[in-house]
Amino acid sequence: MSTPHFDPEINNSFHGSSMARRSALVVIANPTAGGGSARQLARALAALRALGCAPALWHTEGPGDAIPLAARAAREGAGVVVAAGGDGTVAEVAAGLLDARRATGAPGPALGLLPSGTVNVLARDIGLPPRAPEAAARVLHAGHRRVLRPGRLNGRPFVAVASVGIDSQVVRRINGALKKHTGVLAYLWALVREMPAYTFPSITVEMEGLADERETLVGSLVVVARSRLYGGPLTALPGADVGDDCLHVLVLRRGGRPALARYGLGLLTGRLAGMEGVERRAARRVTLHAADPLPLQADGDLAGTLPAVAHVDTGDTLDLIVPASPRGQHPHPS
Ligand SMILES: Nc1ncnc2c1ncn2[C@@H]1O[C@H](COP(=O)(O)OP(=O)(O)OP(=O)(O)O)[C@@H](O)[C@H]1O
Repeated sequence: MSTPHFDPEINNSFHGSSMARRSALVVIANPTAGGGSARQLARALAALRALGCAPALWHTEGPGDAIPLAARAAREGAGVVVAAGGDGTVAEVAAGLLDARRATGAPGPALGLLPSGTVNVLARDIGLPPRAPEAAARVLHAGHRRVLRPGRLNGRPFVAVASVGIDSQVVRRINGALKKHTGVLAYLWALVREMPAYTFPSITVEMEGLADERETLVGSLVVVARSRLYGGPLTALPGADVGDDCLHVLVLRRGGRPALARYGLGLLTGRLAGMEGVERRAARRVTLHAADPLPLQADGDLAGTLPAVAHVDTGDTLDLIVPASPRGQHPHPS
């Protein structure tokens, strides 16, 4: 992949000399997100400069890089750290900000988004359209904020959706080159390829509810969500909010291709959570296990295998920069 070229004044690599404290705004960009969209990023940066911002730009060089980059930006006094990429990049930047917050005890920078990933669930949830770089820059400049509470899956922060079932199997099997060129169609193709051999193994989910009540359910697909959205613009958990202090759990009890087809239709029409055979719960803590070490996905990336524990730590609170009138909470001006 060719390295994108931007104004050298702001194109600072991780190892570059420019420090975050010189800039109120540090952009951490995953150059591979959404198949690589250097032009979108260049437009966003140009729009930010036109609005009077002087963003520093740091590129990731591989998976996981955004975590130490975000922590470094926080240590160096950045006011806003912007994740330029998809949900996986946002989750890494959030993880770095939370690490810095735990280390220093200070609230640290706000989290901003320049959505350029394949799916961008969190950005869509807060009303920020993907691939609209000028609009995203204006939102960053206006600086309205609201609470984001990432969940943790086996200790690792996630910002939108974690799950186990056919969808995590699809994430495991997806062809990276095809995803780069076709985006979400690569997920559909992987689903078509996985389906004939998929056995719908049973997944056990043990939940600790908000009043410490305990419940165990078994299903073929379990979604543990921060966001109301799933797979992009589709509403799986109406009413869920990324600032909630609980996990929203969806258990699809039935297995088999006909049931999956029904659930798929329910998801497309916004009725999934109320369907027969679908259980919805709010939980503080969730334990997932199965007979086999099934793959997990979190924010569209593989996140290890079962068994797993997911929880929300109320100390994991970030300020998220949002549009002036997002859905859900009313933002407060910075
Ligand atoms: N420079 C890089 N080279 C390769 N992979 C990277 C790089 N930087 C980050 N990554 C990894 O790329 C993965 C996918 O990124 P991201 O989720 O942002 O984009 P996406 O998959 O296109 O979008 P979405 O999650 O919204 O579908 C992340 O888990 C991240 O760890």
